[in-house]
Amino acid sequence: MAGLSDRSPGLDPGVRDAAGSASNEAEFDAARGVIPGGVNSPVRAYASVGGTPRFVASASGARVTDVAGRDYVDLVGSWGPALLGHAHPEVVAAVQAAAARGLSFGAPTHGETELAALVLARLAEHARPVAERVRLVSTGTEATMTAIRLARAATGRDLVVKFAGHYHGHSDGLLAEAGSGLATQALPASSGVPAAIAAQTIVLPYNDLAALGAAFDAHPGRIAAVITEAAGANAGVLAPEPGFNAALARLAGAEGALVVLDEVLTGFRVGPAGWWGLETAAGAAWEPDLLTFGKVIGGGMPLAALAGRASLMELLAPLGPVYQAGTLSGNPLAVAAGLATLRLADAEVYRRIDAAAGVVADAVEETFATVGQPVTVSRAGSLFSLAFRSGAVRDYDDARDQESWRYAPFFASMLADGVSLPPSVFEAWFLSAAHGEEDVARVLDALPRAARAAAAARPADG
Ligand SMILES: Cc1ncc(COP(=O)(O)O)c(C=O)c1O
Ligand SMILES: NCC(=O)CCC(=O)O
Repeated sequence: MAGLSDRSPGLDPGVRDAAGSASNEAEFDAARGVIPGGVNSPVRAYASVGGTPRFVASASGARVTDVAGRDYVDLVGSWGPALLGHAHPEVVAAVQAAAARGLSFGAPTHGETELAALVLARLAEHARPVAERVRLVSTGTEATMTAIRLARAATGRDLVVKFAGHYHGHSDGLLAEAGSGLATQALPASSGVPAAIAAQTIVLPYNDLAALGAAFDAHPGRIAAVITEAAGANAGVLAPEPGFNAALARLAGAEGALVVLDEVLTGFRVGPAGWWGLETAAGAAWEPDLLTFGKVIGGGMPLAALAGRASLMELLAPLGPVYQAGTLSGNPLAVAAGLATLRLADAEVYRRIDAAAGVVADAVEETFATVGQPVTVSRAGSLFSLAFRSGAVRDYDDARDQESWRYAPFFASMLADGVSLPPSVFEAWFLSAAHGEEDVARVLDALPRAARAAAAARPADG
């Protein structure tokens, strides 16, 4: 804790170690004294990979620089938002200009209308006009929580179906068998959720239409919504099997339940109209009732959204009886970052990301094949992740049925060679439009040593 109290906010020189150097270890020690686990979101804590989280001093393009002055090719991308890379000059300029006009007003602004219209236009242009109204919130958690409340109000039903290994944020009803940090820490659910609330959530295996049909049979007229990640990416990447989303929508529709398509992670990342846009472009005819967005839509600032047809969305207050609110909802800086990001996210951006992701994902496969270590690289558009097992990963049971302890030495070796991977085998890797040849080359150069470290690992190492 030494050195914390004598620092002036805004001119923060960081925490120094005993030798007077800036260090991640000294920062982590200081943070753990004042913040639970030293982090403000558990996935940052390196819980399953060990070692000390890198405290970021700055980031630009494809690189992050830690407080010790080391730079890394970043494949975390702020867990998704950094579509254009970090600190894109036009996004930063838009935020600076917005900041100069005021940080928050608690009153409507023109930018909010522009962003909502842009979201609707993207869906209409690159897929179909599936939504007519958008509400802006601050986090993906709020977006999915509100979508569920809306679905319950619209249907007059209470039960919600979610899939094991899918993560929709940390609202009470959606934490059962959730992916992301709960998968990393092997938690079946969160403590502190009342049993009565947990009982309203039916958790099913992903990609299993028979299980979904059985749930509708077992609870006739009682299921308000089926919430699904557009493509699963929180237990590693779990792509929906071809036709799964369409069949899910058909089943739900026939039973009078709504489909909440969670595109918080995939939206504006795997393509200009998200995963649903990709399926639609490939000929699928199904439509979600509500869509949720986050991450890229805020361009690195706290912003998320839900969208749907007017008749549903206008059940929200002030027009309707479903309450949802937020002091910082539609914050002008976040809206400026989101607008700038989406306007810059043209076909070339997606082409670059798809290409870079393809090169890295192929290289991971080839490197492990060379080393003789069985792995599966699961892909969904430009998203991919690695699993230490052979055979496809189609649901949460498959994702957990792997030698996950091989990931820690793999991760550590990549980090030592200047590549920052997601600190959990259950997270997707994120490329950006800023990942150029040199960045990709560093990743490819680091892979063989890391793959050998993974192959040489023993269960106790992980
Ligand atoms: C699919 C999905 N939904 C919802 C969330 C929650 O978003 P947030 O962390 O902004 O609350 C996340 C990620 O965190 C996510 O990946
Ligand atoms: N894929 C999981 C996340 O993006 C979670 C980020 C966080 O909770 O900090």
